[in-house]
Amino acid sequence: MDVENAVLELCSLPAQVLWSFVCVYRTTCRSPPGGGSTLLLDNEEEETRKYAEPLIGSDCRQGSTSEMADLWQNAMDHAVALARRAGEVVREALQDDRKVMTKSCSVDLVTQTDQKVEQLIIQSVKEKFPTHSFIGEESVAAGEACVLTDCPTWIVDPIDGTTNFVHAFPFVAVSIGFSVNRQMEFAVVYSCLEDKMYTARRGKGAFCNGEPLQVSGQEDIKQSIISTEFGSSRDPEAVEKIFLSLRSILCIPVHGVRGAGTAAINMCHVASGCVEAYYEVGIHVWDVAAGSLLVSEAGGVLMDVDGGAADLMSRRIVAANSRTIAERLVSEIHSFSPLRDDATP
Ligand SMILES: O=P(O)(O)O[C@H]1[C@H](O)[C@@H](O)[C@H](O)[C@@H](O)[C@@H]1O
Ligand SMILES: [Mg+2]
Repeated sequence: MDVENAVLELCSLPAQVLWSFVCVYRTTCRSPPGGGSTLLLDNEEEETRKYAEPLIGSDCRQGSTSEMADLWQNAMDHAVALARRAGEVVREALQDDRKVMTKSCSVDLVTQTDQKVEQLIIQSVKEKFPTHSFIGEESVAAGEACVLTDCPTWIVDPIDGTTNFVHAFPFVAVSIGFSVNRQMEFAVVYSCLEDKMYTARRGKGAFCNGEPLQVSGQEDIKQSIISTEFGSSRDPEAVEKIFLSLRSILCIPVHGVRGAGTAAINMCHVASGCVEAYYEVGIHVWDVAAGSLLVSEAGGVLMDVDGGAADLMSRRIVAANSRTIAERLVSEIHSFSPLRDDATP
């Protein structure tokens, strides 16, 4: 049995026993086979210090059961380094012509860079964490299952904002969420063209380039900016609902409606406090997994567009600064239900 799964099953052991286990785990995972550093990306140690320090609480050396959570810090450090490397690939690709292909319809775009970045991330994670599972946008497009289990799972959108990338519209993100027991444990969203590294760790807050994030305190929707997207469905019924919602929300009236062209960055805007809420129907789990933790760790709330509990596989999301704004928004949304990400084929 691998180390992390063993730890998950040992939750009931006394803290001192667990702490010994954590020490062994850290030693093992920090030293690649042969003692070399082949599994570390360039600058990974530096990234580790820069982004891990604000995220590790001062109680992390006490050997309590909260130490369990810090087993994932190594994975998070790797995610940050990978997102930065992926961002370099994206920026380099913007210098060349981009060959555009389509997926579900003529406006659902993909490029070789999306595929290359996803390969880069998944291969590297497999080397370093061979027992972990994956849900990746381009792997699912290639026929892999989209199933979220209790296993440690990396949920990857190699380029969130592919249409922006194709047109060099300057909001493009690499989004990496990590879940354990179907609960988001850490999140990394790298806004490549702005060079903003958003990170969140469950229970430890959300950050942008190491600075803490806090959602807006605005509780009046009439004083708010709402963000959303039109998505890539051109199904007439879906388009009709999208416009009905937009009309109702504009006419509340709100201060404005925005959309960066990427769900991940829209959610970072909510976490940062410059937008009060974001909603969308038609997104996928890889678009919102990381963003959902960033919003909740910055003090925000997540909800379904009908007001129920958020479900990352449902392809519907409201992410807001507060329950008040979320519920007000829900009362104006004309919802619909795309096929779930985990629907059986
Ligand atoms: O750029 P991708 O990863 O395909 O994700 C976007 C999606 O394609 C659009 O339809 C949505 O409106 C965006 O919110 C997603 O971020
Ligand atoms: Mg996406």
